[in-house]
Formats: sequence, C-alpha cells, structure tokens
Amino acid sequence: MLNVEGIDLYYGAAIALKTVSIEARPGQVTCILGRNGVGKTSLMRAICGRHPIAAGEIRLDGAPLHGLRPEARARKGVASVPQGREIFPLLTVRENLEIGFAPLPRKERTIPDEIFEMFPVLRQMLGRRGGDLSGGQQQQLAIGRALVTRPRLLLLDEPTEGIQPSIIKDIGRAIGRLRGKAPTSGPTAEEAEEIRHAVETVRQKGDIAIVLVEQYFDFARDLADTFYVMDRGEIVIQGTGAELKDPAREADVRRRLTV
Ligand SMILES: Nc1ncnc2c1ncn2[C@@H]1O[C@H](COP(=O)(O)OP(=O)(O)OP(=O)(O)O)[C@@H](O)[C@H]1O
Repeated sequence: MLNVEGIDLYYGAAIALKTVSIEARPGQVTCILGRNGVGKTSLMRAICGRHPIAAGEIRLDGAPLHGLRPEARARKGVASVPQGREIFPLLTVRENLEIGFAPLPRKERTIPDEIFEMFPVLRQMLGRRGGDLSGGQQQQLAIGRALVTRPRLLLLDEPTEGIQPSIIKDIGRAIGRLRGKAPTSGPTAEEAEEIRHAVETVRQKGDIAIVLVEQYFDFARDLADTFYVMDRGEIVIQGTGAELKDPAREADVRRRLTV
C-alpha cells in the first residue's frame, strides 16, 4: 500500500504541491483527476523520486521512499509509465520490454510470461518496431515494460493522452478522403478501450496498487476504486469510485475539470 502524507513540492520558489495526502491500495485503481497544470504530474514525480519533496512522507508498505533515489525506489517496487509513454520507436517490442530490466538483478532479467498472457498482442509483435504499434498497443507495451520489474506500485500518467475524441477522428477521416489519401492513423476511441482493458487486467492481478492520473472524467469513472481531485496543488475533493457515479458528485467533480 502507498501512503503519501502531507507532501510539499517546489519548483524554485513556486509551490506545486501543498500538503498533499493520498493512499493507494493493492488491487485497486486510485485516480488523480484535475485540469492541466494543477500538480498531477508533480505528484507522480514526487512518488517515483524524479523531484524532491520539501515536506511530508511517502511510504510503500510502511517503508519510507522519500529520500531514496529513483533507481532505489524502482528496486523497492515503484514502476511508472510517464506521460507520452516513452516507447523507443526504432527498438523492437522485445527490446523495449528489456529496457525494464534496468533495476533488476541479472538472474531476474526475464520477461514474465504473465505479461504476454495479459497483453497477447505484445507476443505477436515481439519483433516489430515500437514505432509501428498503434497508440493503444504502445500503451500496453509501456505498461508491460513497467510490469517487467514486478512492481508493487504502478504509476500511470495520463494513458489516454493523444487519444482523439471520435469527432476529431471523423474530421480527420473526412479530410483524408477529400485529399484522396488513406485516413490518418491517429489513436482512436477503440484504443482508449484497449487501454482501459489493460488497466483492468493489471487490477485483476490483485497485488499491484495502481495510481492513474487522468483528465478525462468518463475514463476515470469507469476505472476508479477511489479518486482524488486536485486544484492548484491541493487535493480539493476525494471519495470512492461509487460516489463518482452519483450525479451530484459527478457535477461537482466535472466542474473542477473544466476551465
Ligand atoms: N520543471 C518545472 N519547473 C517549473 N515549474 C514547473 C515544472 N513542472 C511543472 N511546473 C509547474 O508546476 C505546476 C504543476 O504542474 P504539473 O505538470 O504537475 O501539473 P499537471 O496537473 O500534471 O498538468 P498536465 O496535465 O499539463 O501535466 C504548473 O504550474 C507547472 O507550470
């Protein structure tokens, strides 16, 4: 279980997180919601150790993480899929997965079969280049690579980023047709569905706490066991996934997500 207690984070003199506390349990999806620039990515950086905190504590299964370097946190079970996925387009799917070996001792440097059972498409595409995969497949690859480290905590920063609403896709198709070209191959709504399925699959494993940063309410609502809404560096609403299905609560949260 992850416990973040009263953390502050600064960029120079500017405060980006103010006494933020969250917890995330194994086998559950904990969603962090909020508009652009409210501090969601900063919270992920604080947890995985990419940026120091100025106050507070971060613990995984009771053991302190704050103060440890990112590599040491990775060895303790923290895995993150950063915004933008960071798939290497010219490396093969297998090579991309093997990047996940970095924090592992030599004898554990194998790709667990379980990853291919969870994401069969990765097995089919092992020899293909990362850049040849669709957006949804790349997200599965990024999650698969994170799972190579056998984490206890998985941080997912905006997995739907780059997924275009179907209306944009339709416009793209129409423009493509007008130009007499094949439709542009941007990420699609079906890929959002693939990503949702990938997160569900990890949840069902039951032993990994998943923290999911999202801007899209519908995606978060379908997956959240618990949620936190951030605004200007603070947690302003928190509750259970079931509460997100309550219309009054939903309106409350949606208000915080629109500019
Ligand atoms: N490296 C940095 N240096 C200075 N300020 C930063 C840095 N990174 C983020 N910030 C600022 O900190 C605040 C929080 O940013 P953060 O990226 O955590 O927000 P976010 O909610 O993740 O937004 P997004 O969805 O756009 O990633 C913003 O005001 C942002 O401009």
